[in-house]
Amino acid sequence: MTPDFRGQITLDGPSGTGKSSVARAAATRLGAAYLDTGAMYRAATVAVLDAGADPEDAAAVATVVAAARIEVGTAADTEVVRVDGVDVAVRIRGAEVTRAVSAVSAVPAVRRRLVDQQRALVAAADAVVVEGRDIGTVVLPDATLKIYLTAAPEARAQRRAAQLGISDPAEVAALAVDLRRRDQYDSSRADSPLRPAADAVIVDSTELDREGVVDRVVELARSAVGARP
Ligand SMILES: Nc1ncnc2c1ncn2[C@@H]1O[C@H](COP(=O)(O)OP(=O)(O)OP(=O)(O)O)[C@@H](O)[C@H]1O
Ligand SMILES: Nc1ccn([C@H]2C[C@H](O)[C@@H](COP(=O)(O)O)O2)c(=O)n1
Repeated sequence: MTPDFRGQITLDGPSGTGKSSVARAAATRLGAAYLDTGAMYRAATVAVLDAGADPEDAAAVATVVAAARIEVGTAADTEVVRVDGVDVAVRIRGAEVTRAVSAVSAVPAVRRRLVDQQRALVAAADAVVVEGRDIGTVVLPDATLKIYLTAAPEARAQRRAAQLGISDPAEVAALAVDLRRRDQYDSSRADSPLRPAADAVIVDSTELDREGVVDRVVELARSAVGARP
């Protein structure tokens, strides 16, 4: 398919703001490729857990990840995530991986390795939507359009609860605590912390439904291309 947008769109923001669902839908609407960099850090975490390494032991994590073969697809309509040839697309969303992924992703050697891979995947696409935490600030500082997605913490916890089919108030509260823990870890690490790029457009999705956010991203993408010199 010939994309009706050419260039790179970065979509960064805290957990549960809607990055994955919005990025995937926007990529489909624009005829662009889609890269979920969080899935790459999650795949690296699977390698660490399977090796029996401690996710908090940076040296051990770096050794395991250097030897792991991590593959992700860039088609918006299919999810491909493999570690050493094994399909881990479902496993990376589980609680064990979610608990450990922030520690693994804070290790500089892991970031260097995955950022190189992310840039190579992006270079192979005419048009791509890339989502993560440091895409606009570190991975693609010259992207065509940078978006930083936010939403109120309560809205994020409710969305995650709905996604997981959880209605018990105590469990929803526990989800909110976990989201806060991950935000805190991701935004306070020394290497490539979560923060908006200086030239990012901030989109607050608290009062918008998913389609409303996708409409906004597509509209921004079309005006970014129209505004090129
Ligand atoms: N604007 C929205 N309104 C309501 N629900 C939404 C909205 N955007 C996304 N969602 C839903 O919220 C849930 C979390 O979204 P998603 O997984 O895309 O977030 P994320 O930012 O990628 O999270 P993470 O960083 O933890 O992977 C999903 O069930 C998604 O369908
Ligand atoms: N570019 C990225 C993408 C993700 N991470 C880390 C931080 C997250 O807690 C974790 C999982 O991401 P998610 O699947 O929830 O989007 O991976 C990062 O550091 N940099």
